[in-house]
Amino acid sequence: MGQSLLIKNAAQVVTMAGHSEQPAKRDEMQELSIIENGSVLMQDGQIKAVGKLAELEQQYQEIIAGAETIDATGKTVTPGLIDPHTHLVHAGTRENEYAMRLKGQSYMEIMNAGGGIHATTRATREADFDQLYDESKQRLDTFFQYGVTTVESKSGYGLSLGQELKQLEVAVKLNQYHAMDIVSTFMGAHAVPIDERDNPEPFVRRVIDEMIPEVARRKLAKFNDVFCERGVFTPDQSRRILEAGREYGLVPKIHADEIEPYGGAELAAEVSAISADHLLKASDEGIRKMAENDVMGVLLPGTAFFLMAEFADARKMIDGGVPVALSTDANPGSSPTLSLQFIMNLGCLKMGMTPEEVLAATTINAAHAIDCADHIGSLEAGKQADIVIFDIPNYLMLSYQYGMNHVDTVVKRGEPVVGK
Ligand SMILES: N=CN[C@@H](CCC(=O)O)C(=O)O
Ligand SMILES: [Zn+2]
Repeated sequence: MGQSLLIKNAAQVVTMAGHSEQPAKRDEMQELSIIENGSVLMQDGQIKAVGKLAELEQQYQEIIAGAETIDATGKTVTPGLIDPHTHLVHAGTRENEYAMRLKGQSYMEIMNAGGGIHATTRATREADFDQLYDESKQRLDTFFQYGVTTVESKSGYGLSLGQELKQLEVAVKLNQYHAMDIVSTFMGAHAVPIDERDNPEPFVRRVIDEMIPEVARRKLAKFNDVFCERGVFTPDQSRRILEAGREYGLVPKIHADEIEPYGGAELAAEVSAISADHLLKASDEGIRKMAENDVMGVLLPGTAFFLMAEFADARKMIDGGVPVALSTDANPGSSPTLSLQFIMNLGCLKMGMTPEEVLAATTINAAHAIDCADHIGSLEAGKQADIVIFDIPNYLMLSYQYGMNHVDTVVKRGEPVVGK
């Protein structure tokens, strides 16, 4: 018999069961399927059963007899949190730009003057593989400490074939050697290189003709993302890049309507993107089209908070039938945080989401946003045993006591990686 682990007698086990086929929408986002005084049995890295201890003992007596046990009395158990939008692999920080923004300069002004994404591109190009690996590994360790067990990771600070491949290969190696699961996105179209800004077409062609085919040939990414924004990539360029990726099997994602309304949400629907992310300025028409075409809205309230911008209208999206997920957008410019718990709090207080909705948005819907809901995102028999024990008596405390880390223990594939 393989290795087994029992988490027993948690005050609440938030299972999120029942939404693995389709993302939770509208009122479904309120359904947490909680088991009070519940237990979770795991074997060989997978969930064997979830329920009351007495029931599990009856059915799985032998496995439980040989299992390691964690007593979760008074604590709350949830699926491992999932962060579906990060710029994990990059070098350096940009606290100087933060200070400039506090004095009144805007994010786009700084970028247009050669800072912003260009600054991190310079730093990332200069960093060798090992430096990038070490910096990103530390971020993964912190994500674990905060209860995240899977992250999506974008390239996009290379902006040339070789440099984009370097970033993606760092993510591959981290996925291999770090216990965290990493799902990779190619984002060569994160910015037009600074010296080509006046004539972006040759760069767009290189993304389409050189980078996408090579990334796909080496199987380095599952998704293809574009920063569709005035002054970055137009909707037409974005469409061509996303359609080209689709031909090579890369599923479209879009940084949409972050700074200005620019047709990004509409484009996401038209190219059947799996998600449109940001959406601070998404139009009503765009939101309607996303709902019609089942495009996930990945909302990044940390970015609105940090850029001192208006928050995305999560209420309008959820009430309009758009499935919503939440993410940190972890990056050095617009959202330098690794705390998805803080993002949950912002979701409630700044975007009008309920504590139930923010949990759905960071577990099962986040899993759907990266096409992984068949094996993560909920506590159901057969799924991967990625689990967090929070040191709180009920799930409401998660988004109520803000700016804190409530993690007690993190279990990844059936093994504790944080805590006892
Ligand atoms: N908006 C574009 N990309 C990132 C920010 C990248 C950066 O500023 O380094 C985002 O999602 O916010
Ligand atoms: Zn982003």
